[in-house]
Amino acid sequence: MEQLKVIKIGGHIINDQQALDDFLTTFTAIKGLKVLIHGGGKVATELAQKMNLEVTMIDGRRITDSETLDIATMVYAGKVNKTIVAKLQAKKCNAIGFTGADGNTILSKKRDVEEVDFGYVGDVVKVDTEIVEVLLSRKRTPVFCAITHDGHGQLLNTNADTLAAELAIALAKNYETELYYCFEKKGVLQNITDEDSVIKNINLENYQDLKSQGIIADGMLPKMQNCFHAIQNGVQKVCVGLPDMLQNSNSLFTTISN
Ligand SMILES: Nc1ncnc2c1ncn2[C@@H]1O[C@H](COP(=O)(O)OP(=O)(O)O)[C@@H](O)[C@H]1O
Ligand SMILES: CC(=O)N[C@@H](CCC(=O)OP(=O)(O)O)C(=O)O
Repeated sequence: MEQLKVIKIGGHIINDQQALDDFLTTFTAIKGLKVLIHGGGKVATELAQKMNLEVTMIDGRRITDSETLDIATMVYAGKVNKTIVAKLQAKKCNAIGFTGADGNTILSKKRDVEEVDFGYVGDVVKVDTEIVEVLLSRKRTPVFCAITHDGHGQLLNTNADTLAAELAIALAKNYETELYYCFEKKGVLQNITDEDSVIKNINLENYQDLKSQGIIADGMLPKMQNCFHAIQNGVQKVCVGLPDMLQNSNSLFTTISN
């Protein structure tokens, strides 16, 4: 099987022009097959606040009413996705932007209302990798944002970490797939104020301890759940850290194992 790197970048990198440019240079230099998934939560939050819309996140998911869905669609599928594609083209990486609706790639289902009504938030139900595989075979690089669809004409907002894990799991059927979560820290930290306190390996056992001690918290909790989901479902390697981990295997970063 051919090797494939599925790489996700978070909102802090997208919001920092220099960090984004440096990341895209590193991404372009990766030899072999690759897929990029981006978030952009910070940009959407800033725009919502400018428009005096309330922003509520619960368990790492944005409560998405219809106005917030419009903002998410414009920001993720529009500004952020197309900016990244244009910047990649400038670096001679032939990228193509995707929402989950394009090519019916990622079908999702509006989350049922239980304790919380998340609104137009979609949980992934089916991934069709056919178009992605055609593009990869033609040396094109798919770039996914976190907008999906329900198959009945409704766009939905899906957490980008989840989307990356589901896409990696589906692609792992036909490629030796590695999943990298790039964000603004060197990895999962033992002490959030000490940049160098990277935990080199997290498995299900030490994860429980780290969680109960409050060392892993906030946005890192759903990220870890997605990491375990991916490693338990056919993805060969899952790593969390700075984009530097993509080019320098001696750099500090966190690897997730079962
Ligand atoms: N132990 C930890 N190590 C690193 N980050 C942590 C830890 N616990 C909580 N976090 C928080 O998790 C955040 C990453 O989650 P999130 O904001 O969802 O990432 P992304 O920007 O990739 O979407 C970090 O910015 C950090 O504030
Ligand atoms: C449902 C849901 O929460 N969707 C996310 C999608 C963007 C995202 O995940 O962006 P980051 O990776 O930058 O956080 C949101 O709107 O924030």
